[in-house]
Amino acid sequence: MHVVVNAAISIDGKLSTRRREQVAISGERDFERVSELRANNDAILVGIGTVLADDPHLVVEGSYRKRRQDQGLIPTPHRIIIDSRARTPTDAEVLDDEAPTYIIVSESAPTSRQADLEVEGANVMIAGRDRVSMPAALSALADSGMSSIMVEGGGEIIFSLFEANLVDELSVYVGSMLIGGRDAPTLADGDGFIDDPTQLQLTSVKQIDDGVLLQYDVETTASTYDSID
Ligand SMILES: NC(=O)c1ccc[n+]([C@@H]2O[C@H](COP(=O)([O-])OP(=O)(O)OC[C@H]3O[C@@H](n4cnc5c(N)ncnc54)[C@H](OP(=O)(O)O)[C@@H]3O)[C@@H](O)[C@H]2O)c1
Ligand SMILES: Nc1nc(=O)c(N)c(NC[C@H](O)[C@H](O)[C@H](O)COP(=O)(O)O)[nH]1
Repeated sequence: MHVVVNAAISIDGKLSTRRREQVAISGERDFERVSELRANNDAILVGIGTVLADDPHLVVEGSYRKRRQDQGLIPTPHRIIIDSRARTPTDAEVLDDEAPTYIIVSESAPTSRQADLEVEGANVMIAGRDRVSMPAALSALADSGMSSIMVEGGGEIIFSLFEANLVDELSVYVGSMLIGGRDAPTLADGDGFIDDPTQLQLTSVKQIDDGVLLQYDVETTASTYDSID
């Protein structure tokens, strides 16, 4: 499974405000690049924190749909929500019928909530006991035929994927703004690394709109990575 993480941060590393309200950090051209990246992957993945904060739609439009259909693919990629307790609202944008949606829950998710989401057309998968296990989730998605995932955040999900050594590429758009706030979400939250921070190889630096796009390959250690084909 090829995993690319893409996110936009302020110069001080924030994904949004301390109120977790969505901030448009990217400009027009960078959002266009994000659509291209979405269209080039089998699935788009976010955490429940992003769904509750932004109510994202997570689809591609127009020429990207045509191009995918010409390649024999579904018009817009699968949508994946990491949501241990099945808290996704039943009227969430990601549950519309524009694309298949997988909600990955843990064994602690109430069966009634799972059933409510299935009624809305979601494919509910269980991976993990108290919290979603990211290696098990990606393994289950690989078993259902997906081979590439674009992760759009937020900070908790991004850190867990790096912690489990599951990320291959990282692209970060740094917008020319300062958000501040010790409680504002950052690119990678979670517990953080003490020893052994993830090493990245810088592969590209370019200006887009009035910001900078940084692209990295991730140096992965063998273990977890080899087990998910
Ligand atoms: N600027 C950008 O590019 C960008 C992109 C995305 C989001 N955002 C912003 O980021 C904020 C949301 O980020 P967030 O960190 O709060 O939420 P998140 O990463 O989207 O979701 C985190 C939640 O996922 C669930 N989860 C389940 N299994 C997990 C695991 N193994 N590891 C980590 N999380 C797991 C947890 O809730 P449960 O335990 O209930 O399952 C956790 O609270 C919003 O303000 C949004 O606007 C910005
Ligand atoms: N690349 C990027 N630049 C930003 O400035 C920003 N705020 C996000 N945020 C990502 C987050 O996942 C959003 O929720 C979805 O980008 C919304 O997706 P839709 O447009 O509704 O499909 N992503």
